[in-house]
Amino acid sequence: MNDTPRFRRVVLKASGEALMGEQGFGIDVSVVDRIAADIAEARKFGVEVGVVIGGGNIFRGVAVASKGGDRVTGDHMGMLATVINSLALRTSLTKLGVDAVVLSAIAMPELCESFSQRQAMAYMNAGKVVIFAGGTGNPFFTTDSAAALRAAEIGADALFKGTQVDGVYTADPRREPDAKRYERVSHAQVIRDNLAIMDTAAIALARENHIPIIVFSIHEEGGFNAILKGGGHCTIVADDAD
Ligand SMILES: Nc1ncnc2c1ncn2[C@@H]1O[C@H](COP(=O)(O)OP(=O)(O)OP(=O)(O)O)[C@@H](O)[C@H]1O
Ligand SMILES: O=c1ccn([C@@H]2O[C@H](COP(=O)(O)O)[C@@H](O)[C@H]2O)c(=O)[nH]1
Repeated sequence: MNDTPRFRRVVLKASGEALMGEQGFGIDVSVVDRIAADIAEARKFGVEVGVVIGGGNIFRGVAVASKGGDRVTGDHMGMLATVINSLALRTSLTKLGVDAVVLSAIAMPELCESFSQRQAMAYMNAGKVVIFAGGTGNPFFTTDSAAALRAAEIGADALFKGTQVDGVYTADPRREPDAKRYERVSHAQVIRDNLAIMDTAAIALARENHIPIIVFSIHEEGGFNAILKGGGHCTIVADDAD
């Protein structure tokens, strides 16, 4: 384990679906508190942290489209779901004494500040945890793409994808139990082999900006910090794995 962090500035993409815990829907506050505690520890270790949370625990636009509804409205609902999750995380971080701010891609000044790259940089440089809400602000995208976009905008050294599985596999391990996990894999191979851990737009954006993606289980307590300290259990998606 290292005394100095492996990365100086990171974006953590936290699974929205994970926030519902054992419930079928919504937010289990104990899960949000646990993720907040991991972020607090990373800050104590000296890592600057930006966060994007998904909305899968509340709403995904495709759910509307699949029932014949309007996809764009569905996506608007999904983006609002990410704002709800972001406010929940800010609450948990504040309880722990961590200075955190929510910047939304969709203006809702009564609830939180609006995103601008300049303001995000100012807050990151001041040591605040910046929670990027509202996805990209555009329909037909996902919070994975938002996370890659914000990582590029704030000059992050890595994008951490905290998800339901502990890495990138040869196939979806939740469907194919015999799938093999990669220790390292290139962005190009993830795209070429259609390894659907993230959407292609997100992988391509990270690749163009030379941002490694660290895929790990958001359910593993302390997993985020173990990786920041040089150990941990994850798959590293990086150019040098080509
Ligand atoms: N090749 C693969 N390797 C690993 N996981 C894969 C692969 N292909 C598909 N998956 C699936 O992708 C899922 C991650 O997808 P997704 O980003 O939609 O979920 P999430 O992290 O829970 O995000 P959110 O709920 O915020 O949308 C994993 O839980 C896994 O089941
Ligand atoms: O830039 C974005 C980000 C998200 N959405 C919508 O929100 C939901 C929830 O996000 P997940 O990444 O699936 O957790 C997503 O399904 C979209 O409907 C969006 O439109 N634009």
